[in-house]
Amino acid sequence: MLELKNVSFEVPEEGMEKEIIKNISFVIPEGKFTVITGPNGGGKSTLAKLIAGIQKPTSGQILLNGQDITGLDITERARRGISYAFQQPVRFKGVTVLDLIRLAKGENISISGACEYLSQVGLCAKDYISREVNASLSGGELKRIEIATVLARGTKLSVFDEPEAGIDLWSFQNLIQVFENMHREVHGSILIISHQERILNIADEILVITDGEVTSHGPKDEILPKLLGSSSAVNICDGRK
Ligand SMILES: Nc1ncnc2c1ncn2[C@@H]1O[C@H](COP(=O)(O)OP(=O)(O)OP(=O)(O)O)[C@@H](O)[C@H]1O
Repeated sequence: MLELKNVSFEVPEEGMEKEIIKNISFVIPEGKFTVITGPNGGGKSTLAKLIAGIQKPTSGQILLNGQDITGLDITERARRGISYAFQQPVRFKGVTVLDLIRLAKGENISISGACEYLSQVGLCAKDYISREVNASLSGGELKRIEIATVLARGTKLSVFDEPEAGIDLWSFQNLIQVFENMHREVHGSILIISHQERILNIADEILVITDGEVTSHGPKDEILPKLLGSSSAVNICDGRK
């Protein structure tokens, strides 16, 4: 279980402090699939970075299974069981896809074992397993390789920042299946930042962040109809409907 208690995050801007995350509190229950959504610039990626330990909150506490992890960095949080997939994945020159999956898994798994994770994300394993994780990979390929490494880790909490970004229409359904399988087979919590209705649709819970604050949080069946209703209201205002 992940718990955020009165978490705020400020950055300096023009000699003042700009508050990006404003006194946020919520709980992500064990084993639940939660999607964080909301308008652009609302603070979703910042929140994901605070959870992963890439950024430190200005105030407040982050607890993982009751233990305070606020002061821990990304490596220490990874050891405690948090995985994080970047919105724009990092490239690792000189490291092969096989090396990366073995590092993620934490053991020297066989090539066929590593290939299994690549197949799950829709990549033809034999074409990718020996390739370097460098600039020769496309954005979408890199994104899928990163998702494969998170699958290989199989941790208590997996955080994905807009996993659909750069994934083509034909592979999108495969991505949905990846998350559904992960939810069924990995008994940890999944936290996904997404704007995609099809990802929102497979969530247990939806959390909406607007202008640095939680504006809604609850079961998908309660929140999604409201979100879809409000988006059609915007379209009517815009005269597009
Ligand atoms: N280090 C920083 N310095 C100044 N402003 C920042 C910094 N990091 C984030 N911001 C600002 O904070 C706000 C929230 O950014 P964030 O990337 O978390 O939004 P988001 O909800 O993930 O947006 P999107 O849906 O467009 O990806 C934005 O206005 C952004 O410009």
